[in-house]
Parts: sequence; structure tokens; C-alpha cells
Amino acid sequence: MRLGGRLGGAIDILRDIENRRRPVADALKDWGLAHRFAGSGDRAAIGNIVYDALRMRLSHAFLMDDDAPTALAYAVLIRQWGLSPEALSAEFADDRFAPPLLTEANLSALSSRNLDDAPLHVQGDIPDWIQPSFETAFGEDWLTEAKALAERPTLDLRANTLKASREKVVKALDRSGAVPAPIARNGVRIPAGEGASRLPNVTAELSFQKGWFEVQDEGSQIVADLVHPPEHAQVLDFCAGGGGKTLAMAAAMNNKGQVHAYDADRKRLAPIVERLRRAGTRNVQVHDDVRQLDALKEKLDVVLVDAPCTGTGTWRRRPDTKWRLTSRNLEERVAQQQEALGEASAFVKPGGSLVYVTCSVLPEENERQIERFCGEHPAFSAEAVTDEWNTLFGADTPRPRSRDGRMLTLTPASTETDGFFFCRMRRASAI
Ligand SMILES: C[S@@+](CC[C@H](N)C(=O)[O-])C[C@H]1O[C@@H](n2cnc3c(N)ncnc32)[C@H](O)[C@@H]1O
Repeated sequence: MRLGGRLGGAIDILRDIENRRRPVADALKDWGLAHRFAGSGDRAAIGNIVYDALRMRLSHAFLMDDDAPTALAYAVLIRQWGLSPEALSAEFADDRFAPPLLTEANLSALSSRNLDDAPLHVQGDIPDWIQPSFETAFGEDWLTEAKALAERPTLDLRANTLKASREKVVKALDRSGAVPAPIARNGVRIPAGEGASRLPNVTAELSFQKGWFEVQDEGSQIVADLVHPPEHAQVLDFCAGGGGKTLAMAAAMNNKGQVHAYDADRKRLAPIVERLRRAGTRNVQVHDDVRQLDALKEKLDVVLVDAPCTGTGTWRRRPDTKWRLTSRNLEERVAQQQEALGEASAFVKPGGSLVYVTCSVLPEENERQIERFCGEHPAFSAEAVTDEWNTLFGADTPRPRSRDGRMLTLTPASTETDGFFFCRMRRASAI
């Protein structure tokens, strides 16, 4: 396909997402099924246009004075891919699959408008109602943080040290441009690429089938690493989901001790079994019924609550969720987080620790939850993790955001990762 056909395909998909309010991955998949002639390069280019358009939807619409899918998709090629309107007109002149050219109104807006004149939430490409939360979270840096959440993400992997070293994984994937990740000890990073460039399908690699690595954002690896249970510890991953952090902790414990993986949703938990097998993990017990945990009450050294959240920290990867999020969703997640924290805390032994993690950057889901939980449970108090950070990652690595060294927020702007929150609370020892 030529660029015109790819742009047309991206516009159709953006329209589908807008009209039917459906997840971007579903819309892309359906388009692929209905256009089987499109090659993998075409699909990658179309996917890039769609994702880039959604990441910067508000600023594109402002500069085009138009929020229709055609204007957004053109804005990607002009603002993000560096093509000029004139070059696009010339390219599309003899391409019968190309979409209509930009209107005079679009062209005139593009040449006369300046993003500095736009409202701040438009400059940062975030929903207006969420701006106050960003201001609270990041102070005067909030716009920089919001803009970084609208960039393309890297593809991050975690070398599974039960089967391969990071060096071995980097070597196996050197054709893909893999390099050691900047912070996480076992992280491997494949750069985001520009324009139509396609990220490699790493899960098709033999080294993946052999269990040498997992696909996991570096931020997720860092927070799993910061849990840092001693090798022989008894750990509960209370919101284990598909097991991303369970696998990382189990490998860090060198297949020793015991990680109990539980999730209230059996369907989310199901993939963990195959992932544990591929990774060669032998220190994990999977529980799909909360009653199976009864015997563990007040017994565990470490309990991790990787809580359900709005996912604002993952907006680079799932930009469609940025525009679907409502204040009601946020309230629902906050209530679920309180419930999960309360339930999980019952398993922490005196002197043990309760670790709270989200992939959100909003204070309502992070600092406020810790303050509230510790207020209601005076036996628990947040601990500083600065020394642990230095020991694990070195003192000269990029720093997460933190006001007190106890509650950490990783962000694309500060640590070049997805947004993640981490806090460890220690339960007082019995007297
Ligand atoms: C952020 S996801 C977990 C991701 C996973 N830890 C990983 O690293 O791949 C949050 C999970 O919490 C689960 N969950 C929500 N409320 C829960 C509760 N009260 N008890 C246990 N699990 C819960 C959800 O089903 C969801 O799978």
C-alpha cells in the first residue's frame, strides 16, 4: 500500500473508534481481518498513525481547528512524522486510495495557529477535568509530565534470570536494536522508532518461546524489583492478574521461598499458568479462590497490592483510554483500591510489609490512598525506599518523583518509563 491508502485506513479506524467507542486494539484487528491484502508493514504504519493521533488528539484538533478523524490523521503526518502539506498533496495526486486532501480551512488554521495559545490541558493532551489532579501530583512540572505521556513508548522486556542473562537476551535480539534498559537490573529496551517504522514482534522469537524474557514495561520491572523480598520470604501477590509482577519477583527470589499469586478475577489470572511454565518458575502457588488463602492470615513477610487503577500511567500505550476515562471511573477505582488494600493487609505478619503499587499518576489513587490507609490502620507506616533504590539501581540512575522518599512516582518524563506509583508500608512488630 502507498501512504495514501495507509492514511485512508487509519482514518476509517479512527472513525470506527469514535463512532462505536471501542478499544483501539479491537478496531485495528477488525480492520486487518477485513483487509487481508494489507501486509505487516501496512498494518504497522496504519497502527502508528492511529495511536499517534490518539496520543495527541487535543493538540492536533486545536492546530487543525477540526477534531474529525481526517484532520487528526493528517496532523500526525505533518506534526509528528515531519511531512509537509505540499509533499502530501503531491504524493496523493495520483493515488486513488488516498483520502480527500486537507481543506482550505484546515490549512489556514495549521499555518496561523500557535499551540501556546491553546488552553493548557490542550497543550498537554489530557482531559480538562483531570488537569487539577496533574497539578497536585506534579506542581509546576505538570505540563511537561502530561506531554511526556503523549509520546511514543519504547518496547521494554525483562530478561528472565532463571533462564538467561540480560546480555544473552540483548545479543539474541540485537537485530531489533535491543539495548540494556537504563534503570531496571534485567531490563532490555527496544527504541520506539519513528514514523511508519514497525516494532519487532518479539513474542515470535525462539528466545521468547524458550522463556528467556517477558514483555514488561521498565516501570513495572522497577516496582516489582523494589518489593525486594529476601530469597526465602513468603510473599503474596494479592492482585496478580496475568502475573507480570509475580514472575519478576519469583525470578528475583531465584526460585526460592514462596510467592502466592491470587486475583479476584479468574479470567485475568488464567494466563499465569502458561507463563510460569515457560519461565521455569518453581516457587509460585496460584490461588483462584480467596478461601485458599485463609491459612496465610497474618503469616506473610510481604504482601503486594498491584491495585486496579485508571491506568493513567500507561496512556502512551493505551491512548484511547485517556479519552474514555471519567470521574466516575476514577471514583470506582478508588473504592476498589481501598477494598483490595484492606483485604490484603490481613495477610501481613507483624513486622512484615504491605506494598502498594498502581500504574496511575493521580494522587487520588496514590498518596491519598496511603494517607487514608495508614490513618485507619495505625499499625502500618510508610517507609523510605531511597537506600533500596540506590542499592538496586545505583545512585546515579534517573530518579522517580517523590516528596518524601517514601511514596515514589515513576513517569515517562522522570524515569522514561510508564507512570507507576510505589509505596511500602511496614506493619509494626508485635510487642
Ligand atoms: C493492575 S491489575 C494487576 C496486574 C498484574 N499484577 C501484573 O503485574 O500483570 C489489578 C488486578 O487486581 C484485581 N483485583 C481487583 N480487586 C481485587 C480484590 N479486591 N482482590 C483481589 N484482586 C483484585 C483485578 O482483577 C486485576 O487483575
